[in-house]
Amino acid sequence: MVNRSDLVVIGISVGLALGLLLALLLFFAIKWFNDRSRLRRCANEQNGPTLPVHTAKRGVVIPDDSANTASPENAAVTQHQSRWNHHNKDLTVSASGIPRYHYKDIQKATQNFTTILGQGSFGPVYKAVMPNGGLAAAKVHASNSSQGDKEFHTEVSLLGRLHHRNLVNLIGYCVDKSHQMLIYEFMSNGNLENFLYGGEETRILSWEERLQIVLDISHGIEYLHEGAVPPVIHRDLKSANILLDHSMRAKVADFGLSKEMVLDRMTSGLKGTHGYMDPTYISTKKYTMKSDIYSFGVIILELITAIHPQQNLMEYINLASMSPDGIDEIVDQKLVGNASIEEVRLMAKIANRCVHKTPRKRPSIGEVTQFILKIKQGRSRGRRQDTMSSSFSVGDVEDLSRVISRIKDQHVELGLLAGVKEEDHQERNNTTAL
Ligand SMILES: Nc1ncnc2c1ncn2[C@@H]1O[C@H](COP(=O)(O)OP(=O)(O)OP(=O)(O)O)[C@@H](O)[C@H]1O
Repeated sequence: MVNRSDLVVIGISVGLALGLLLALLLFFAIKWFNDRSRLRRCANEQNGPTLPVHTAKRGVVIPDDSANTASPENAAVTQHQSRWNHHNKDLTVSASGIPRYHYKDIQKATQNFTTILGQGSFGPVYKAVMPNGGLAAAKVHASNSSQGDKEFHTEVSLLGRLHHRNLVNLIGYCVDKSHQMLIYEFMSNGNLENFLYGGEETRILSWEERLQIVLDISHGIEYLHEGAVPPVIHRDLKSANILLDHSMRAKVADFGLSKEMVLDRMTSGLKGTHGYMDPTYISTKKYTMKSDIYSFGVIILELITAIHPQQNLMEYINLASMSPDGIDEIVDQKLVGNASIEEVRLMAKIANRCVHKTPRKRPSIGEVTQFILKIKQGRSRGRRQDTMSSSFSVGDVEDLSRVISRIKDQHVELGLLAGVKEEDHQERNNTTAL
């Protein structure tokens, strides 16, 4: 017969065993939960570590730029994701943490390459809806690309380590049989070039927006030149490589790409785009950070004048530099009455320093950023209230229209003069990048 004290011992033992079992169960449950959330965190980080992300309905994570969840493009996102899931079980990740996709996945994401966003020298760029529901741009390398898979992987690893809010970040890639593709975050407002020269229907960029765009570009280049280890020289800065997100914030695209792939299209051995290339680089064949600064100066001048560098921008700038306030004469007419003259002149001053013919006299990107920040700070302190309209008297308006028509005549003359030169560059203009 079992006595009372034995019963107590048995009871305590069973209780302890049960307690231990429960503790073990709890321990494994917590561990499983933590592992799951860590994996989810990693996956989100790989989709753009520096991008602010937010969780949309039913837990779909969408990069901020494509956050217009109410848009028709994103309405099908959640549904789309469930169809993707079975495909991505074997999704691999490169050394730099960039997810690798299969060709058929990108084919699906781009709806069989239906929506073309643009055409670059590497090949076409398509709109895609990625497995996480976010929008993306798939840059397809032309099949005649001379770059082997190994080099492509190296390039992905290099690109994958560069992340900044003012760079168009790489969020995936694909190497599958003969296909090579780079997947970038989607920039819903396209490129800056289209905004400046897109014709009558294109929305006008305000001076405030242009100032912010210059600052954003400067931050992007600053990261490449001074933040990245080792530093990166862009080599092809131009308004077509500045992309704008849904709130018109600018990001630098096409950084860190080896242009070796387009070597066979080059006639001179130079890499870059006509109109943006540092003359010192053209003569010495040596590309430095100051060559990027030159191209950035050209972009700032485009934002001030809306004159394309391949339409004699620098000739206009040289003409304008003959008088102290010459820049007023070639300022984008859409800005007249809507911008502070003083700010425009200050901006032109920094741009002119950037395009200085002696590279050593050009500012560093850090200096450019500081200069632009000062202009912006002056504005927020409300120091510069004078607008282009308020600084012209009624009599001046007539002078201004005379000046504008003179400029138009010069435009035509310079156009004719440059006709021959343009023909020389025809081939390069067609391919855009050399
Ligand atoms: N991430 C993106 N989001 C939205 N549109 C894009 C994106 N990337 C490229 N595009 C569009 O596709 C066009 C072509 O891009 P791509 O970078 O291939 O060529 P490019 O910069 O114009 O020329 P090149 O390759 O000769 O430098 C861009 O001008 C832009 O309109």
